[in-house]
Amino acid sequence: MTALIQLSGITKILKGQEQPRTILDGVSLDVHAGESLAIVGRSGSGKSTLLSILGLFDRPDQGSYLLDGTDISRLPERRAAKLRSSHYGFVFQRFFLLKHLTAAQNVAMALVNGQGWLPRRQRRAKVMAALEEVGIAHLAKNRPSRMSGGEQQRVAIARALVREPKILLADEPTGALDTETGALVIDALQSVTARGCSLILVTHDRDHAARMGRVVHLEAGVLTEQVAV
Ligand SMILES: Nc1ncnc2c1ncn2[C@@H]1O[C@H](COP(=O)(O)OP(=O)(O)OP(=O)(O)O)[C@@H](O)[C@H]1O
Repeated sequence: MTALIQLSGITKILKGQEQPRTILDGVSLDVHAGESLAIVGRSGSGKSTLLSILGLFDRPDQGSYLLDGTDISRLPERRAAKLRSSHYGFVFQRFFLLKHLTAAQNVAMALVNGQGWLPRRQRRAKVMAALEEVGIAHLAKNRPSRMSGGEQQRVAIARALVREPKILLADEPTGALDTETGALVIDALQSVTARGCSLILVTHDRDHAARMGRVVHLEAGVLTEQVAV
């Protein structure tokens, strides 16, 4: 089966300095639909840069990026933005929730911004299904200030899921949480693979990484290892 994502020879060079610096050096990686993958590596090894390229926030200088067999490595920004909103979900270390809105309203914002107009009842059903999926439907009417960090991060995951992405990219989503709360957030992230969504997690936490189907290591921009766990 063709992989959903096929990166081949991805190279990113940082210019504008005296010496151009290679941040990603010929990274090749396949990710299948419904697969979970952790990217680990030291600080500065290029993890976030790779995630930015995967999420179409940045473009490689060399190499190709195929999505479902189509080369998207050099898409103009307008088309990249469209694809980002239809195919990708993002979760970051910070939750970026709007404080004056409830959990349900925060999740609904992603629908208002991304999918045009949806009848109210349909919108509500999608929002509740997403909150349910991450185990916090009972907090739908709560504002972020009344929630723990782990609950807020799960609202952020529900907000990413409500558009039914094919790929969920998570950059240190447990970085601001204690171990126990972080494990709950990893559970919520893992659950997306059951519906065929691929999960790509950047983490410093070896235990969280080991819970993914596959772990890849970046070292100074080179993908050094792929270990089945
Ligand atoms: N816009 C930029 N300007 C200068 N240096 C940059 C820029 N973007 C990335 N870098 C450098 O590229 C290297 C890789 O950065 P990147 O953020 O991808 O690493 P990382 O593995 O995600 O690190 P961390 O774990 O600390 O988040 C680092 O040395 C970083 O300082």
